[in-house]
Amino acid sequence: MAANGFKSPAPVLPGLGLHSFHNDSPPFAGAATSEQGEPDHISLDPSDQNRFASSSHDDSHLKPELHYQSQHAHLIAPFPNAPINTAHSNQATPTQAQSILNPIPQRMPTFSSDEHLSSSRSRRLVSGYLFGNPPSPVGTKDIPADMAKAVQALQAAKAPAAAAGDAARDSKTTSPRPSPNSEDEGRYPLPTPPIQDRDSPPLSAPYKSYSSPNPNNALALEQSTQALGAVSLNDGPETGAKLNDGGAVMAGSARITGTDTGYDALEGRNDGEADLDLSAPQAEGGGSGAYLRGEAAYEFPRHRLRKTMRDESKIPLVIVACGSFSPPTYLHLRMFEMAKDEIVESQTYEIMAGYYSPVSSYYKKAGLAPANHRVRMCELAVEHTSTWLMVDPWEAGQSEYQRTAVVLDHFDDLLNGGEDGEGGVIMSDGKKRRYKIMLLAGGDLIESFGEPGVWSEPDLHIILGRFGCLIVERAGSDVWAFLLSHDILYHHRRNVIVIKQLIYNDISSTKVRLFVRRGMSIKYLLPNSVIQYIYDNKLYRGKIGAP
Ligand SMILES: Nc1ncnc2c1ncn2[C@@H]1O[C@H](COP(=O)(O)OP(=O)(O)OP(=O)(O)O)[C@@H](O)[C@H]1O
Ligand SMILES: O=C(O)c1ccc[n+]([C@@H]2O[C@H](COP(=O)([O-])O)[C@@H](O)[C@H]2O)c1
Repeated sequence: MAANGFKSPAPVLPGLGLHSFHNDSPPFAGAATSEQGEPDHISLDPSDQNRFASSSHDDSHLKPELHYQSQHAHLIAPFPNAPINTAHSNQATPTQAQSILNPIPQRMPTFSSDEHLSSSRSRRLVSGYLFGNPPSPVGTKDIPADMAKAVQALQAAKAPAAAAGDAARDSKTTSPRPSPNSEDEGRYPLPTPPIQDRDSPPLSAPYKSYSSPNPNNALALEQSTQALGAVSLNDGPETGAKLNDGGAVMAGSARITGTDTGYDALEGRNDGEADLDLSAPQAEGGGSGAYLRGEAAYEFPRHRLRKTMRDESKIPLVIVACGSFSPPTYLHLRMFEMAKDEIVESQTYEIMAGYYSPVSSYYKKAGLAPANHRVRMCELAVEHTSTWLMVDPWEAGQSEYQRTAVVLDHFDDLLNGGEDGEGGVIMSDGKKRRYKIMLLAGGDLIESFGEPGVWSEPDLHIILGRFGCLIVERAGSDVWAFLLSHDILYHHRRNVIVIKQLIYNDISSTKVRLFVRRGMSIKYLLPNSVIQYIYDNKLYRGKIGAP
């Protein structure tokens, strides 16, 4: 078995060399395939971790007798002390390793190799934006009949208001989308009718009162939203309770409801969501709330995971963002969209899904709301606004802190594992191909790689070598300089993609928490559904640093 446990060592891509220093391309652009792979025999085993405690990055310290082993995450003995988050301080508790109780040999399905794919693709991954990038690769071709009906009802309900409005605007908003042809297929969402007046009339008005002077239309609208599992604005306290359920009723949960906090137009907490996407597939079953309360078994969210590829010449990619998300903001949502643009432009990968993995409550960080709230807020943020993002509650539900390398390994098990896992992507010839998994992180998180005692070196080799990293530039951190200076990052530079923020967004969860505490508006910094949840659950009101 190869050093990474599953597959042959990551390939050297012909001709890549230091190409990215040429021309005007910033360094480290490249297909995300590690040039050298991780050093041989890296392991999550605690004894191995100790071996790598050395702060030297010299590869000669990476002893060949150590083995990286895939593991069932649930078989990992939790390590005794949760690390203190030291990303922002130097008082680190060294990351501790976990025991591998059972390596899982030979349980992985056979995958066809992705290696040859990389070499034939554009490697201009950095600053390679085409303005007016193609829409989401997630197709909307197969809209269920009830959903299509609901969209029609929504349009019908809005028609009178639209008719009374600006005719020019109407004609613009109803103009047909480019009709799909064979070439466009998959590039343009198909028959999702445009939702008129998405952002107007003012969101602060109760929906019924402006959207439909005709009560029949209002009724149709209510029925349609209920058919979708969404709940109308005026549903009252019962649905408010659902919203606060911590995810127990994920599929039928309300985004925006009347709640016991009442409606306050000035604060605008009950406003609608501007970016409502009626075609977003919803999870079925109990949702994460029951799991996090210990009342239901863990279920890996798969409702937006693509199982087959549109273009099998690409590499199937799943993007995972680990972090606090206390609370999730529009920046955290934008990170995924920025990554998507970069990936689409690169033409190397096909995005199969994106996941948030909120850290558990054992991560000792100031201002960390309890895990169930952070998971639920992430769910609310994506539930009706995204067709490809999901929230995995596994990490949040663990009884001990889980290192990021372990979390990524968990995703690998569930996506590529052969037992409870998906077993990879099913190709048209019946073969399976591994999902590539990459960590999505901001520049600040990556810079914490260099802080002594925060990350273990073997883990960094696993994260950067076996998986890979999408790094979103962050104002105030010089990602390029850091990539040059950090030995392990440099070693795996072919597996690192840096994403330039073309519109700088520096929304900070810390500041959002402070705004809440000071009674200031947080509107337009995070989705309304999340704002509502924060107020309903009285989060971030305690003393500074408290949840
Ligand atoms: N402004 C930003 N630009 C780029 N990446 C960011 C930005 N803010 C957060 N991130 C990234 O989002 C991920 C999750 O962030 P996380 O919630 O853990 O921290 P945070 O947003 O900095 O919150 P806090 O203010 O509570 O420290 C991390 O990878 C982080 O680097
Ligand atoms: O795996 C590690 O050793 C490790 C060390 C430091 C931080 N992390 C992860 O990085 C994320 C940090 O988030 P934050 O809010 O501290 O920026 C969070 O998901 C942590 O679990 C992980």
